Amino acid sequence: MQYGDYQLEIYGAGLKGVLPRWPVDFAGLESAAAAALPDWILNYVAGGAGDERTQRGNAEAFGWWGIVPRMMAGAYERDLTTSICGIDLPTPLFCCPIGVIGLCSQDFHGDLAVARACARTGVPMVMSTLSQDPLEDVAAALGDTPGFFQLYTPRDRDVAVSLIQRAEKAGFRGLVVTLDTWVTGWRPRDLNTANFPQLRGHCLANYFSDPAFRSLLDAPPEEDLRGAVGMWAGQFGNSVGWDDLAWMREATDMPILLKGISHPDDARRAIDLGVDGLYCSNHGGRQANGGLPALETLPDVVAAAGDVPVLFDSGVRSGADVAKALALGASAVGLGRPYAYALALGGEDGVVHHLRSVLAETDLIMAVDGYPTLADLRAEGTIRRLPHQVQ
Ligand SMILES: Cc1cc2nc3c(=O)[nH]c(=O)nc-3n(C[C@H](O)[C@H](O)[C@H](O)COP(=O)(O)O)c2cc1C
Ligand SMILES: O=C(O)C(=O)c1ccccc1
Repeated sequence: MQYGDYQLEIYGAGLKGVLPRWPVDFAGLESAAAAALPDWILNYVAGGAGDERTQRGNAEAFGWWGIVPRMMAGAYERDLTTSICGIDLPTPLFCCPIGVIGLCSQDFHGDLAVARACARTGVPMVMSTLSQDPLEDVAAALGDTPGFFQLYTPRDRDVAVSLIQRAEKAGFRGLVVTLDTWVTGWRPRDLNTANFPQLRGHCLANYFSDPAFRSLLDAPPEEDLRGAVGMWAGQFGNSVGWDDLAWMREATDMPILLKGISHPDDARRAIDLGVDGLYCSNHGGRQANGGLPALETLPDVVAAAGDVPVLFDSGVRSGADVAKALALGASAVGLGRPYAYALALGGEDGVVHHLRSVLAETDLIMAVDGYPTLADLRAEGTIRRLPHQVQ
């Protein structure tokens, strides 16, 4: 698939006087979405930890690297397909788990809109535990496009196993266990407005539809929302340890990936314990301010991972960023806030437009820079660190 053809489609429509309905660049999407979203959702999505230095650093770090162009390299046709943990991925781009994505569409069913957009583009989706619609409905909307279920591991083991097994039964192909968010980071935008959407009962559909979770409640959520939210809050703050990997492995045949791995020693330990994939991320700078930009941690994690796949996110804003993360050894690269903004602006069609835009730019960079396949792009010597940052 030559994703770059989206460019021709846009110019072709221009000849008939039709302009793209939404911006193709991140800055345009971000400013338009800021005007479109209600403040309480915008603050939550756009905000990060502390003064957001780490969040900004995530994006800026892409300016510290440059891809080395190659000419006459047979890149007339490109192949962006890849495979991780035995799962064929149509694209190396995926949608990161976003717990409040449901709220970013006007009808509050954003999880389904994103799943449909992923189904239309072949972009894999990592669905959050925190969704407006139950995971079974999201899996159905994804169709044959690969989906991964991101687990926030509840304290109660039966609830955790129930969520995992529901995800497997529904057709999700892999389990992504997030490690960096068993406690919420210090987020001034949310604190100053005393707003946390889940505590208002949003995005808890997977819990409220879960028989094991419901069995913990004195009254069903439909009768006692406050009680059910309180139970959710009590279940949420569970810090997963290395020992937990054994029962997770017992609970499912899905490959297990760990999200939040940033240190090579953690990468090695995870692999020694039989984890199938790593996911290098600092949660978009939402959890701990003052940390390294995530891209800075990627090369060491990739080196420690050997043949084990490494997913990456945090700060990816364009196809050029996707190409750089791949060149630094990522197996697949996740979009976060940008697709939330596209959803806020244009619903399912807005997300399709955004995913096609990022894929087109990635594809065109592979064309111009002479890397016909992801293996070519991920080879040694395709990217260099710059002596100074390019703004
Ligand atoms: C509003 C919002 C909600 C998020 N919710 C989750 C979540 O439920 N589970 C998870 O593992 N990561 C969650 N993340 C983190 C993303 O998966 C990803 O790591 C991050 O968005 C990447 O940074 P970026 O958006 O700046 O590119 C969330 C991110 C945002 C912006
Ligand atoms: O907002 C987040 O980034 C997130 O993933 C989350 C979800 C629930 C509680 C705390 C953080």
